[in-house]
Amino acid sequence: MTATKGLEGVIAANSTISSIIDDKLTYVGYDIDDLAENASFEEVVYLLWHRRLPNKVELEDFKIQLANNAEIPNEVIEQLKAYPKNVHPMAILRSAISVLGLYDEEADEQTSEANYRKAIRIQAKIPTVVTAFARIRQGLEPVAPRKDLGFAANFLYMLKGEEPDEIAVEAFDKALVLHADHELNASTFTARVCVATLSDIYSGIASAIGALKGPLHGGANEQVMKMLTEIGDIDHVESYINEKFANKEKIMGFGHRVYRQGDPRAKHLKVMSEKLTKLTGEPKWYEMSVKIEELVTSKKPLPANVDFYSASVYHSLGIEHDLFTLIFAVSRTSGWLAHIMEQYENNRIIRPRAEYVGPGKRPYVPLEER
Ligand SMILES: CC(=O)SCCNC(=O)CCNC(=O)[C@H](O)C(C)(C)COP(=O)(O)OP(=O)(O)OC[C@H]1O[C@@H](n2cnc3c(N)ncnc32)[C@H](O)[C@@H]1OP(=O)(O)O
Ligand SMILES: O=C([O-])CC(=O)C(=O)O
Repeated sequence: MTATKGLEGVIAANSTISSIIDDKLTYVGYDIDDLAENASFEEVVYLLWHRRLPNKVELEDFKIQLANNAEIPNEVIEQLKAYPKNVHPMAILRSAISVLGLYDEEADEQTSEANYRKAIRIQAKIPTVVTAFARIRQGLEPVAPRKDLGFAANFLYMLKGEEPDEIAVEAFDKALVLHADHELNASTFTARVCVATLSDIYSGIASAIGALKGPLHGGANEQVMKMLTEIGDIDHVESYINEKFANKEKIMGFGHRVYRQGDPRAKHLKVMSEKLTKLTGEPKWYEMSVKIEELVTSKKPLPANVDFYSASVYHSLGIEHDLFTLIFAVSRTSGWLAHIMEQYENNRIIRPRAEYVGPGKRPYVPLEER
């Protein structure tokens, strides 16, 4: 037995949800470029869960189901009010999802039908949880979800307490589409490992949030904005990046385990970043990002990944930087749920082996002789 560090190249599941082949990403056979240009987030969630696009009536019904389930129990709001305000909000989200599970009477019911109903409830409620905490920590009351707004618009409305404009909704919706699923990434794998023990969906989502939080995964988008802020000015980009390379430090938002030439989602976010940073009168975030990308790619074959341009997009939408990864979680929940349901449908516990490389066999030494 030999271990493959980081499980690189290991095929650990069969899946009919999304695929990455030759740097092309598809959701159930649909190219991400087509979906980014044409589909709404709700349509994509339906696609991931049903493996086909909805017709008009099915989509309307799906949106109604999400809207009808968006409210969160008062007990969860009270918990959010009690949590410390200065911890990372991904830790809050991880905890709040567990609390949400305590108030779901079907939490441990394992039929396909019950799992689907829970999937709807979790997907519908996660934006309400995120926006409620974002407001509570600012000393504001949470804003209740509205049934007449779509998923993306509702998120921005609940966050800011006012109806967002069309440009913001369109950009946010597209970002959600682009982040929805990504084959067997670290958080999705985590979710599958968790539920393959036949644990419940809430445990699967809480585990996945924990994995997404790390800066090598979803946490990178917040780190990208930290880097842009630290650099501060386009004239400082070159020295900053050169120093990072000299110190062999990683540059957040670059590199990917699977993509070699480029991440197909990054170009959509790049276009959005250019447009939104101009509209907000802060083109410098886009211009600095372009310069960083040119410099990094000139030094090493490290393409910008999905987290790189999403940072300046979310910043331009007026979203606090430590909420960036939570937006990723709101979207990726759809993929996690699709994978969790797929795992349950054809389950076997996931239990690989480790190659033991510790000391050889030795005699036990009594405590008084050590
Ligand atoms: C949604 C997502 O999760 S997308 C990824 C988000 N994460 C980031 O943006 C964090 C920065 N990127 C990285 O840390 C990595 O590229 C990962 C985690 C995405 C992929 O990791 P791995 O496939 O294990 O690649 P690994 O870390 O082994 O890198 C291979 C080589 O490229 C270098 N490298 C990889 N990413 C970067 C980077 N962002 N900056 C500088 N060098 C890098 C490594 O130092 C290594 O160099 P070496 O061969 O000279 O030692
Ligand atoms: O696939 C990965 O390794 C990371 C990920 O989640 C993504 O790029 O969306």
